[in-house]
Amino acid sequence: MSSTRTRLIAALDTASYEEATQWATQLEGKVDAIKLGLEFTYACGLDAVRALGEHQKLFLDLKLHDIPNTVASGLKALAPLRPFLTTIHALGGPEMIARARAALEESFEGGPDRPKLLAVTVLTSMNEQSLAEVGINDTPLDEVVRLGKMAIQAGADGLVCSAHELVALRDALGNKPELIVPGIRPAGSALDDQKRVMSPTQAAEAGADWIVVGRPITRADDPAAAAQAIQDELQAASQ
Ligand SMILES: O=C(O)c1cc(=O)[nH]c(=O)n1[C@@H]1O[C@H](COP(=O)(O)O)[C@@H](O)[C@H]1O
Repeated sequence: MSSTRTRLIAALDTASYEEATQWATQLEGKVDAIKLGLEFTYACGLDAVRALGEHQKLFLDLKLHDIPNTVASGLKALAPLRPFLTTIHALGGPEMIARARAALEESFEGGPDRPKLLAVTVLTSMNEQSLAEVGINDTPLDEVVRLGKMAIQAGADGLVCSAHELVALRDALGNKPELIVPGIRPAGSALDDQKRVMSPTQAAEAGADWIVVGRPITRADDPAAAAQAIQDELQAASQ
């Protein structure tokens, strides 16, 4: 059992501002934060991101991956949106991660509102076979731990990983890094394109700080009830 409660982020993946606003309203008080990603940001623009982020804690998930200077400049440009979490890809390497962290520190003048920098390790849509297809002949577990150690050492505040790697990451890195876990499927939900999945209860018991849930909430007939059911699971797992 975990001692602190795992919190719930709803991924509002849609190209429609109206739909995202409707979900955000329905989910107010039911989720601990919302996540806006590539689909919403590219389709609706940064003003729409800012507008939704005014009402709820915002995880801005744009998974930056480019040369260090471009990633650092991109993060500075995003700083006025004031997300509390934001993502880059660990595979960009230590220099990119260090420059990303420095850019955020600079934008927020070292203050407490600085967004936490999360390094995405191995996407939860990948398994050992898909890693081999991109030339990484390692298990997802070993690759996540290797990338995770490098990213935290380079300046990331936390990691995005699947629930399968949580215990190994805690062993390797202790309790300080924030571990954010997508690839969450309540019992009976469709896997969609996710490959390394676990239930909310399993992720909470393995020590996730935050879980990210999209389609199991947004495609439910009643998104608020689906979110509440997940919160009930998380609450039970923390007792
Ligand atoms: O960075 C992420 O949030 C992320 C990383 C990852 O490895 N896997 C992953 O699914 N995500 C995001 O988490 C959300 C999962 O959505 P569902 O599969 O619909 O629950 C999506 O918005 C993905 O972009």
